[in-house]
Amino acid sequence: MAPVGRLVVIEGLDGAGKRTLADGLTAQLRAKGASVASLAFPRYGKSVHADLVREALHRGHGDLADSVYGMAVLYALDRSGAADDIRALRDTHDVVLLDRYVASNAAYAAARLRQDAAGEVVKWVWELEVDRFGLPRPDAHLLLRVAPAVAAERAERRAEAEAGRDRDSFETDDGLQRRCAAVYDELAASGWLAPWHVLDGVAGVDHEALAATLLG
Ligand SMILES: Nc1ncnc2c1ncn2[C@@H]1O[C@H](COP(=O)(O)OP(=O)(O)OP(=O)(O)O)[C@@H](O)[C@H]1O
Ligand SMILES: Cc1cn([C@H]2C[C@H](O)[C@@H](COP(=O)(O)O)O2)c(=O)[nH]c1=O
Repeated sequence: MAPVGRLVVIEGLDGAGKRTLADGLTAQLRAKGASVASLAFPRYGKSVHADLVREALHRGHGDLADSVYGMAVLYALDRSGAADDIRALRDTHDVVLLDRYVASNAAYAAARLRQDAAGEVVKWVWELEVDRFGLPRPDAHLLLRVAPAVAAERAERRAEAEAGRDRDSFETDDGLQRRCAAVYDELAASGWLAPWHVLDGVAGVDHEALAATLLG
């Protein structure tokens, strides 16, 4: 069966508001009669690779968390295990919303490396996930852009509000988040992997208008 749906990826810093955007957008897309499915990566609790990521981000697991390429492979393996599900959802829904996808791996890995090694890892992530693992290319990215300090404040408030939610080592690394914001801007400007729509996450996103754009 030919694919019918659009794969729309939401990207942004930890705490930017991606989940909140996904929920609001889903409601507006459904109100317009569209069928919507969603997936979030890493698939914590649903894949052994994602659970290894979570353990590494919270406990380090020896020096695993320090290995930029090692962590990127774990994220990619988690996604690779969902490739058939993504294709099946795309064949049966108008829109599949992905809360983080391949670009997260490129952005965070690049942000963790020296600037002169960043371009190489961005290219490697594309080759690994799209060319070798065969993950479907998305139709569009939505970059929810907020200043790193705003994202950190939102993440902190959420952790306070949700008992038992510990912040992980990427989330609490201010330098990483700042570099990551810069890499995201570069990925968006270059149209990496798919077109990017840059959204102002501080001014607020008009979910209804965005839903209309995505369906149009
Ligand atoms: N536009 C907004 N204005 C103010 N607060 C917001 C906004 N959007 C989301 N928040 C709040 O910020 C916190 C983080 O939002 P959310 O969980 O959607 O972020 P996220 O990008 O999915 O985070 P993560 O990647 O860390 O899982 C939540 O408490 C949420 O209610
Ligand atoms: C999918 C993915 C995520 N990351 C990073 C981004 C976050 O800091 C953490 C965990 O993600 P969450 O949204 O807080 O649950 O992992 C990454 O580096 N590579 C990826 O592919």
